[in-house]
This record gives sequence, structure tokens and C-alpha cells, in this order.
Amino acid sequence: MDTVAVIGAGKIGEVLLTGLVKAGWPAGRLIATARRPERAQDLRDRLGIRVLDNLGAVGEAEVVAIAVKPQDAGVLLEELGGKIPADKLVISLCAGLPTTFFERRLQPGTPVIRVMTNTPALVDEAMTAISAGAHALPAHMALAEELFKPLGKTIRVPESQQDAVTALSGSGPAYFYFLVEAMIDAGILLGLPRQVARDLIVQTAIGSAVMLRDSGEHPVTLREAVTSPAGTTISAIRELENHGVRAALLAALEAARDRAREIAQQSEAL
Ligand SMILES: NC(=O)C1=CN([C@@H]2O[C@H](COP(=O)(O)OP(=O)(O)OC[C@H]3O[C@@H](n4cnc5c(N)ncnc54)[C@H](O)[C@@H]3O)[C@@H](O)[C@H]2O)C=CC1
Ligand SMILES: O=C(O)[C@@H]1CCC=N1
Repeated sequence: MDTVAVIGAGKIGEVLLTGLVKAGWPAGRLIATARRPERAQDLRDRLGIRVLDNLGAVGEAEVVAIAVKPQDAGVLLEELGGKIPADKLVISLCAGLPTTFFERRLQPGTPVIRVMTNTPALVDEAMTAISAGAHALPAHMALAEELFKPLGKTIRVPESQQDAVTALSGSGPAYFYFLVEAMIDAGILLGLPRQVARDLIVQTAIGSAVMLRDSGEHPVTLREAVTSPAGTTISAIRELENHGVRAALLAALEAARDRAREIAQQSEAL
């Protein structure tokens, strides 16, 4: 089994490491790096993995996963780019940054794979999209899938789709949490105790998600089955349409996609 180093183990880096530990990846083959010593100790204590400095980590690992903010990737690669041997696999988790961003800053020929995962990896329900850079071979893609499969589902997409993927599934959990939060507030408005409102909405979200996944039905069909003529649901749907919720979602995801593009342009300019 390869040794994997996660460079910049913040929120998503920890999600990846936690998933790999849970999936049985030997802790001795997982390395993290962190800027703050307290964070390093916390990762050692909770995950039982090694936390090294960036140079030590890339020296020991066959796979280098870069999980810093995209805005920090340029500085990181100034430090490390020339020191990562070209036979290592570099996996970027950074939103927006194309594989060419890394390829230009690494040794010529280094295989780079761009990945967009999401936080439900913590409960083995991630959606991870994987794209090959110019020098990534089928064996590298298979290795990336081996790393992310235990965390949930994986899909291969052309890299040109990764900014859209980021807008949909990378950021996606935040939209669902936002909707759930708003619906719990609506329960409060209707006079329910907060805990009751939470339980009702969370279980409704889980049940609806399982039906979406397992029934094979189109979401419209599932919604129509809930929407009785002259009933309660259609009154709510009319308000959602009146308030432009559908249009807001289209605009919101387009804004997320555009932000990914902007991050790439700004990072390139640094
Ligand atoms: N949070 C999420 O749901 C998702 C995040 N991502 C991507 O993952 C990356 C990280 O995002 P988060 O985990 O949310 O951010 P974060 O800020 O929690 O983690 C980044 C970590 O990198 C560390 N870091 C920065 N420069 C470093 C350096 N030179 N050496 C070592 N460590 C360094 C920071 O101290 C921090 O702990 C971003 O590129 C983001 O686009 C991708 C998918 C989902
Ligand atoms: O908000 C962000 O930029 C990151 C990328 C996808 C999810 N979180």
C-alpha cells in the first residue's frame, strides 16, 4: 500500500485522512502536514497518524494530496514544487485550480490528478469527481479511485467539467444544510419546539434522499406524488416559485462555478 501525505490537513484534508483510517488504510502509511503545532498534535492524537513538515512528508510519500486553500497553493508549490520527484502522484483537492497550474510548478512529467470531493466523506457518503492531468496514466487514476472509493461514490469527469462539479457537489452539502436550517426556522415560526422541528426535517431529508437514490424515479415524479390537488403542498410550492427559489438556485450554482474560475485566475496572477 502506498504512503499518502496530505499537505495542509485542514477541514477537507482531515475528512480524507479520517475516511482512509476508517477504511483500514494503515495509519503508518498516512502522513499529514499542518502549519500550527497544536493542530499537528491534535491530528496525531485523534487519528494516530504521523504529522511531519512538508518536505519530510513528500520525501516519504508516494502520493501527495494537496489540500491547502487554492489561494495558498502557489506559495506552497514555490516551496515544494521542485522538490517533489516526478515519479510521485500529486492529487489536488483545490477548488478551481486546473492540473496545468500544478504541472507548471512541478518537475516536468509529474502526474497530477484533480479531485473534487465533499464533506459527507465523514459518513462514507462522499461524492468525488476525478480528472486526469496531462501525465496521469490509467494506473494513477486507479490509485486515486482506490483512495476515494472508501469515502463514498466516485466518478470520472473531463477536467473541463470540474468547476461545475465544484459548484454542484463540492459546495452542495452547504446548500442542503442551508435549506434544512431555513425549514427548521419555519417550524419554529409555526410554533413547534426546535428539537421537534429538527427531528421532523432531518428525517424527512434522509427519507427523501434515500428515495431519490433508490427509487430511480425523476425528482418531478417524486414531488408530484406528494402534491395533492388543492392540497397543502401546492400552496407551499406556489410560494417557492413566487419567491424565485428555482431561479435563485440556478444563479447560486452559476456564481459558485464563476468563483471557481475567478480563484484560478487570481491564483495564476499571484
Ligand atoms: N471544505 C470543503 O467542503 C471542501 C474543500 N475543498 C478544497 O480543499 C482545500 C482546503 O479547504 P478547507 O479544508 O476547507 O480549508 P482549511 O483552511 O480548513 O484547510 C487548509 C489547511 O491548509 C493549511 N496550510 C496552508 N498553507 C500551508 C502550508 N504551506 N503548509 C502546510 N499547511 C498549510 C492551513 O493551515 C489549513 O489548515 C481547498 O482548496 C478547497 O477548495 C474541496 C472540496 C470540499
Ligand atoms: O467553498 C469552497 O471553496 C470549497 C470548495 C468546495 C466546497 N468548499
